[in-house]
Amino acid sequence: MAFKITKMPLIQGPKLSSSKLFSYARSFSTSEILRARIRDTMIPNTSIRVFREIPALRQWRRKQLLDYRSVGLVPTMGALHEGHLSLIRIAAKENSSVVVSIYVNPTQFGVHEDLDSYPKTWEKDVEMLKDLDRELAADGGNLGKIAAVFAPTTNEMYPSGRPSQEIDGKGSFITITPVGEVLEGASRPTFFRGVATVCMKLFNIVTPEKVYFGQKDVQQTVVIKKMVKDFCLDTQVVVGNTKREPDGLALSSRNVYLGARRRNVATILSKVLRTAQTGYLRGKRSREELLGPANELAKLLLKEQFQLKPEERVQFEMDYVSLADPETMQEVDEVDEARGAILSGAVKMLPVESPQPGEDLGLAGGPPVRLIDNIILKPVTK
Ligand SMILES: Nc1ncnc2c1ncn2[C@@H]1O[C@H](COP(=O)(O)OP(=O)(O)OP(=O)(O)O)[C@@H](O)[C@H]1O
Ligand SMILES: CC(C)(CO)[C@@H](O)C(=O)[O-]
Ligand code: BAL
Repeated sequence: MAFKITKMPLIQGPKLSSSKLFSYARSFSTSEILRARIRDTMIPNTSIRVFREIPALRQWRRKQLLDYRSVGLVPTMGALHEGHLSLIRIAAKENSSVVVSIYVNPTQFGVHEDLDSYPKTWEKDVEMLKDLDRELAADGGNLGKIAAVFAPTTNEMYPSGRPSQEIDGKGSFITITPVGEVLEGASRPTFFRGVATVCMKLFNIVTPEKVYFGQKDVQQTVVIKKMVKDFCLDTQVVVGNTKREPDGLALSSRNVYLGARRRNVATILSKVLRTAQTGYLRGKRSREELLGPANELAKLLLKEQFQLKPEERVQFEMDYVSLADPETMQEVDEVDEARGAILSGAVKMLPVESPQPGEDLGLAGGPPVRLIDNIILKPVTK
């Protein structure tokens, strides 16, 4: 069902002239306005509230606290998929109420990144949340476990104005270094500054007992844990496993940019990482023993593509394949069995050559797509 949030005149009160307010007052009775406000801030046929503004969310949150109801927050940028839903399922088990935030945060996108084309699927997202709330209720919970969606505007999130996305842009930022400077942070220098800043805001607004993040973005989980520890935030960070397609590709909102040809070979990264993982499971511990065969496989897969015709092949660039310490994300030469390690990587899938008439190129005409993935090498218990 199509669902639009229409702001009621009353909510916009301060921006209205007194003559306009007077004419609105004549055309709506108070009870009509209140009923409409309630209706317009709920997802239809559910008890899921939609908050666009911080004061209303805070008011609701205070009520939860007074009722001894715990709140779990699942931050997202929308374009929901099973990965997001899996985090909401965990949050629903561990809290009285779940808040899902949907906000495409501009400050974590680099100047030349895909902020403008980032997939926005609000109506589908709402349907998915509605279905999941019903599923959770059928599983023995109660309807309304997914209590609220927080979908703020940028004015609401950045009350002093949106800071620049430039590397040396000024503004009120949270930076977590050095962990946010390596790997994803090296390729996307303003990324973790934007993520940490928006998450600090979300945590301050929602004050959740627990927050939920996916392992797919493993470095993000490390940055957020460090932020929570170093800023003494009163919340617990929970990390949910990576959800994958049957062929191993990690689910990601950006997969819709791939199109059919690139989707068929998008499993390169998970294959490369699994090669290194196999080495670890067989007792290998040195960087060379683990990453050597993984990098060889990456070269072989690229060569295979080059042997195909331009209208069939896919070109990609491995950005990095990393073997890092799980707490600092600094590269290691040897895995310390007591700590384990994180194998992670990023690959840039280049736009296809010689697109064929009618070929499915993916969203936004199939731009370059950067995919990330990782595997945790668990500590060895003796
Ligand atoms: N495949 C997945 N499995 C588990 N969690 C996931 C998965 N994909 C994303 N998440 C988590 O969902 C949360 C919201 O992520 P986000 O909205 O950016 O989606 P995304 O699929 O990661 O998008 P993008 O394509 O921009 O990376 C993050 O904590 C992220 O780690
Ligand atoms: C955590 C997050 C919602 C912050 O914008 C984003 O980085 C994401 O979706 O992973
Ligand atoms: N899931 C990470 C969000 C981003 O890449 O911007």
